Amino acid sequence: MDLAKYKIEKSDQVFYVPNFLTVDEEQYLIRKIQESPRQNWKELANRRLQLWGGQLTAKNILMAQPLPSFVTTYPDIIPRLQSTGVFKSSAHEAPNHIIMNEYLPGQGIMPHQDGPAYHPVVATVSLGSHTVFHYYQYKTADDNLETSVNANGRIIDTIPALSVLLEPRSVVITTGDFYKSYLHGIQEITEDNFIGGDGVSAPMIAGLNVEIANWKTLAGSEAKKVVLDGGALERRVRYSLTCRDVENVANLKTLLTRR
Ligand SMILES: O=C(O)CCC(=O)C(=O)O
Ligand SMILES: [Fe+2]
Repeated sequence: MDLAKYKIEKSDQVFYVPNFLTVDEEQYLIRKIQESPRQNWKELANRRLQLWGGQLTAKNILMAQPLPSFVTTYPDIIPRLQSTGVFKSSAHEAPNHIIMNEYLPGQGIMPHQDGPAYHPVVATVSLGSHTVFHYYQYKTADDNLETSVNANGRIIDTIPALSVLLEPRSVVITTGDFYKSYLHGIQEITEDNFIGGDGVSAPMIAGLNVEIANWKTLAGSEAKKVVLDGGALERRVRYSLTCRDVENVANLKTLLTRR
């Protein structure tokens, strides 16, 4: 797959691939997720998730488990991601770990960074619903912008640096500084409102006054029309597969010397 043509305008470190999965593949995956036993879910305060590929220790070592066949074989998400080349320089040259998040309408994820356990590339597959994914930057106090403070006391610019619409079946790939220096998050809202463009200028997110950076490469799902013309898009249940390569994997030696 030639990723260059999926580069988002305004960033050479974020790639948006519409229709990364087919409708049949999406439905199959959603069925597998919905059929999974209750004990596979980890309940958080405002969403739930599953870990595929194993758990991470406190020291960020992966206690590796095989990834399920519904990401390695059908659909062959892992080989497909490998073929993009973005994991070429990572330890295992492919993702070995997936966090599968479930978001009900109104659920989201606070701006955060994914941290040092992973090779600094993340591929995020969306199933079931669109969402709007924002990248944010840290600011210094004297920048005199509208800011908020995150959990570790650092100041965040509340106006996103880049915002992308993630359609169902798409993948967004985040690399470079957008992984290493920026934060990312999803607002906790039940619908997204857009101000249409005129076909030349980008459609905007109502209220935030930021552009949908990938408006030109949307797949043409129902979401595209609403974004381009302006209007509201209700969020449905969304599952996301956050695919990354954990550099340190437990082996016999790390297990024997672990305290
Ligand atoms: O669900 C998403 O699209 C983002 C998830 C995320 O940022 C994470 O799991 O670290
Ligand atoms: Fe994240």
